[in-house]
Amino acid sequence: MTDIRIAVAGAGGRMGRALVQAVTEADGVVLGAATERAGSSLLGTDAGELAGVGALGVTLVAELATVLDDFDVLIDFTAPAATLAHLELCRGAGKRMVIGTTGFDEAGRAAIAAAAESIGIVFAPNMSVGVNLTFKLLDIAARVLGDEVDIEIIEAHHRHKVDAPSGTALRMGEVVAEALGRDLDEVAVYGREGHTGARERRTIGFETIRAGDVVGEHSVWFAAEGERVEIAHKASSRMTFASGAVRAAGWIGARARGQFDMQDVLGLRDY
Ligand SMILES: NC(=O)C1=CN([C@@H]2O[C@H](COP(=O)(O)OP(=O)(O)OC[C@H]3O[C@@H](n4cnc5c(N)ncnc54)[C@H](OP(=O)(O)O)[C@@H]3O)[C@@H](O)[C@H]2O)C=CC1
Ligand SMILES: O=C(O)C1=N[C@H](C(=O)O)C[C@H](O)C1
Repeated sequence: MTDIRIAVAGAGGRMGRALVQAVTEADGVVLGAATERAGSSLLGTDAGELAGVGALGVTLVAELATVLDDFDVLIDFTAPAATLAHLELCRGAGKRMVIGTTGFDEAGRAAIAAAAESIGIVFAPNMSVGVNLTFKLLDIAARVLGDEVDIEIIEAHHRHKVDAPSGTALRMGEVVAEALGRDLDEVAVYGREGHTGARERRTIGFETIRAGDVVGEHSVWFAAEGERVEIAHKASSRMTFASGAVRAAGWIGARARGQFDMQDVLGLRDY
């Protein structure tokens, strides 16, 4: 079987470099192309050298359009506007995508869903096995503990992160809201300040910490009178996200169209 050719968008970024490394460490995939933002000082650099894995003979280019013949699946961990521009190019060229970017608005999410009618897309706010298992544990905890507990979602990330709450925290909120038959848009409370009044049971609270070099930590509290369950995940290396994304790229390589997430890739959907 021939190797799946991967393109990494934003290959000079924190995740981009980890993704290039993960591609070199995985079987059945090879780096075909790498991009960076137009005007970046990194353009022309070898993607492997940038990632610290030695030269790969793939240099960073500014325009994905110029390397469309060099890859089968694009892995994109950049920013919403960049990902949506890449989405249009991939849709036009029939290229599959793995999207890890977070912070999309409703229109952005709708654009991804529409493109998935033509191409295969894995779109997930967190590609780690541990977090995707955590989603399952949260579903169980919410169903068991029900309306007897207060639910709070606390997340911490490095000081460079630009969106809040994290995509993972929001997905955790969706999981528990869905398990409890609540609409997250109606019950979410994003931070508190001043005279807030007593807490309403049905609300789901989000607290955000941005500090230092924290890779990514999420903790969900189910707090009752007399006891509290905490379900937590801590990432200590970006390679956990990167290797998950490369696994997703191999998986989507066999699917022509449709939108999927890591629950599908990991076979967790029906657990
Ligand atoms: N799903 C998951 O498992 C995970 C998701 N993420 C998400 O991934 C995204 C990126 O995170 P992170 O790597 O920390 O961020 P970085 O800012 O380090 O990386 C993003 C990179 O994309 C580049 N970029 C911006 N626009 C373009 C463009 N048009 N073409 C090509 N490259 C472009 C940026 O360049 P420049 O800096 O010059 O603008 C930067 O190098 C975030 O949304 C984050 O939340 C992160 C970790 C895990
Ligand atoms: O920006 C990050 O770093 C991360 N972003 C993702 C998110 O928003 O959930 C996933 C991970 O926690 C790291």
